[in-house]
Amino acid sequence: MPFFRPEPEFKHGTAPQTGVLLINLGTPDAPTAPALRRYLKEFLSDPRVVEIPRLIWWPILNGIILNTRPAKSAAKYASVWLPEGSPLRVHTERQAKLLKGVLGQAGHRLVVDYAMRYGQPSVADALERLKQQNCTRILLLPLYPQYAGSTSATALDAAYAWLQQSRNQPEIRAVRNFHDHPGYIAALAASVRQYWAENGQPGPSYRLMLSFHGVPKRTLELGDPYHCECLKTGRLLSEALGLPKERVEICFQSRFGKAEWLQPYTAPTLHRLAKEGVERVDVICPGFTSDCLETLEEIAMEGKADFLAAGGKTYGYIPCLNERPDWIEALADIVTMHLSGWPTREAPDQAALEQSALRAQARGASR
Ligand SMILES: C=CC1=C(C)c2cc3[nH]c(cc4nc(cc5[nH]c(cc1n2)c(C)c5CCC(=O)O)C(CCC(=O)O)=C4C)c(C)c3C=C
Ligand SMILES: [Fe+2]
Ligand SMILES: [Fe+2]
Repeated sequence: MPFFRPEPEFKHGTAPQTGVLLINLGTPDAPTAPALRRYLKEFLSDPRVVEIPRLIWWPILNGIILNTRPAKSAAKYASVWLPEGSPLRVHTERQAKLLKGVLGQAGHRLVVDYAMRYGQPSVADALERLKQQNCTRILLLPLYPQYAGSTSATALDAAYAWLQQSRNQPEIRAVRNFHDHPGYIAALAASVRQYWAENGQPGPSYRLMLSFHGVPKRTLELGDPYHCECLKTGRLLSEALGLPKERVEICFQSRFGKAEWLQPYTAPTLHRLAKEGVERVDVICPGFTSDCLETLEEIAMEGKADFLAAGGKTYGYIPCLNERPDWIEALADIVTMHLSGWPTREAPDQAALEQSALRAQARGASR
């Protein structure tokens, strides 16, 4: 028998609200080994993320990974940690605030909040807060431009798990992806042009590298659209910049484990380019909407050291979209696009009011 929580009713008689919930991956609470252990345990126990039978994966995760990785990862996190906390959480929180402002200026009265799939603030807590603010309609917006089972789907799973326990459910809509949204592509292109304006225009020996987070190759064979969506983002961005194919490298970073992941891998590609005599590489990570460990440490620091050590001359890291106003405008457009046609009830819901009155009568009668 499932357990349906007792929970407050929607407040009949006050205007129902529409909520927008931004959902990002999640991040440890502190750059320490115990915090990393908690975070990695939750993250890597998710069967959407590691698709290995539990009987095989459990001893590897608990016996090896959770004993060795937390300390190493904590040191990496410490190198990018901000005074306000983990970059991923800090940027996501700022995006939610800015988005609320932009939507408000456009005349939309929406409640905007954010949550993390792993760690805090949790998806369940955020949905509970939206419900307490009388949100009878909620738009779920995973902050991953390209859909993957291991990212967008698991973020939505967390919301649906909360709904499964909910006695009095709100209406739900979800954003599946926005890898080809014109505003998202335009913001990426503007960020590259801004980088070139500030750091020098590309010369003859130049590559723009688009580094996406990898996933196991098997997921592509099983039908996950992630790879195709990354390539489409790459094509649209190259076209927006007027860069021919030969000057763009699309690669996949952050491989985890021994299985084959999507290729080409970022680190060996940087090495190859340096050996081939390419003098300058600028790297952008279009699959990450906020800077985080994987961009700031793996790409901006490690990638740079590797490229220069292999003989490259100039290495640039182009920041993620973070709080760029053109990106927040694009997010607002994604939200309004997905709200369109959703019937609103500005006035108190008459049917709900009548139902409340009937319930009150019934309670009185049963006393
Ligand atoms: C943007 C898309 C992402 C995909 C796809 C993805 C898949 C994926 N990741 C792992 C394992 C790890 N990822 C880690 C960090 C991390 N991953 C993403 C995004 C995607 N992951 C982000 C934004 C971050 C950074 C979080 C932060 O706090 O800054 C980590 C943790 C760090 C470490 O110990 O290296 C792991 C582990 C797998 C297995 C996977 C599979 C499909
Ligand atoms: Fe990851
Ligand atoms: Fe990494």
